[in-house]
Amino acid sequence: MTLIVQAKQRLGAFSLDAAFTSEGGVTALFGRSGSGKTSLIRIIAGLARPDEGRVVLDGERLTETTAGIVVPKHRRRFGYVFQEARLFPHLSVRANLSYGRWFAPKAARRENFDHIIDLLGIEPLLERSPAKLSGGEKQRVAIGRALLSSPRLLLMDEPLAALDEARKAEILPYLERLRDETEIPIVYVSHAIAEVARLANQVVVMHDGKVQATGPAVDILSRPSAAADRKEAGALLEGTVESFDARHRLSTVTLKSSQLHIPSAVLTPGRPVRIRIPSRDVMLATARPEGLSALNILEGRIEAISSGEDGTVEIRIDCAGDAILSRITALSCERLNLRPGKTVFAIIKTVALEG
Ligand SMILES: Nc1ncnc2c1ncn2[C@@H]1O[C@H](COP(=O)(O)OP(=O)(O)OP(=O)(O)O)[C@@H](O)[C@H]1O
Repeated sequence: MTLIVQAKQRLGAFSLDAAFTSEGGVTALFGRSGSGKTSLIRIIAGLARPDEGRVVLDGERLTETTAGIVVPKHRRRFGYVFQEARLFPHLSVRANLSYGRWFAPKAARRENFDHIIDLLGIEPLLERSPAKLSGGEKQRVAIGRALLSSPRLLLMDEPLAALDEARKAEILPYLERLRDETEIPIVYVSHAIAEVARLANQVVVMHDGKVQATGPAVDILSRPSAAADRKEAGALLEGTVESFDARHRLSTVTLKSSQLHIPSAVLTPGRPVRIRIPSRDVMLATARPEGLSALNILEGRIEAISSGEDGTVEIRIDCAGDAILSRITALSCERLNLRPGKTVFAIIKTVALEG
């Protein structure tokens, strides 16, 4: 699967000028509010016509302004999931799902009803009316309805934004299954770094209508500039579960070569995981500290130091192949005489397991 998107569009005082290519998996359009994510996904969907641009899926031109082509939304065979589930209130869950299926051309009805119901865990909800579902359940049904139309591409615009943390946590594993167990490419709009860190294969960072950076999630999200909010900046790393200590409910995860101990639910050894370490939760020491409660202390070499405007510096440390980011005050940086090439010990206060 290859999706090519190029779009220029003037919307009042705002101007969108963005392009990216996706080779499948989950591509996240990530950026702060007003950066142009929704405008871009509307062009991909065929809901808006760019002043200039193209949307090409596997060689098929769905939008090509120079040739006057704009295939309408209903003929693109894309699935859509929005912030609000938008279910039909007068129909049962089952009927809402069947409606999705009705849109799939017979020859393309490859999505098996039972498989999707099982994938999203919505079997117990089938006879209920949407009014009797929680926000998270509604959203799962909306995803099911989109999948049953056998879409060639699934467009999701902030699908979790209206949900509280508990409901988000309930849905995220289903979205992961969707990514891992179906072949359907997904374009996923979000401004939440934790969500993107957990789901995305590729990230397109939008800023003021333009693509600021694009590439594999692990590379892009580890850049200090990736976080819309500096407080959220951090390193995203990939590793494998080595072992699980049931007594302390602690997993040992091996990164490229370093190991981290992370509080977690039961995890099977061998399972690939993503880990996010916020840079504000990493302290630095010039000698190995003793008698600290922190479980994770990694030795590394300073690669780069970049100054912020708020009296802090962001320090990138290479810990045997794994890049960790630390944000400390400019004063501490000066006092410790930190500079590229110097050996330091990164004391990691918190580590988030992103599944
Ligand atoms: N039809 C329009 N006319 C004028 N301005 C528009 C129009 N549509 C969008 N805009 C402006 O374009 C900018 C980008 O909006 P867009 O909704 O694409 O951003 P976003 O990144 O999706 O933001 P959010 O996360 O808040 O939805 C905003 O400043 C918005 O006010």
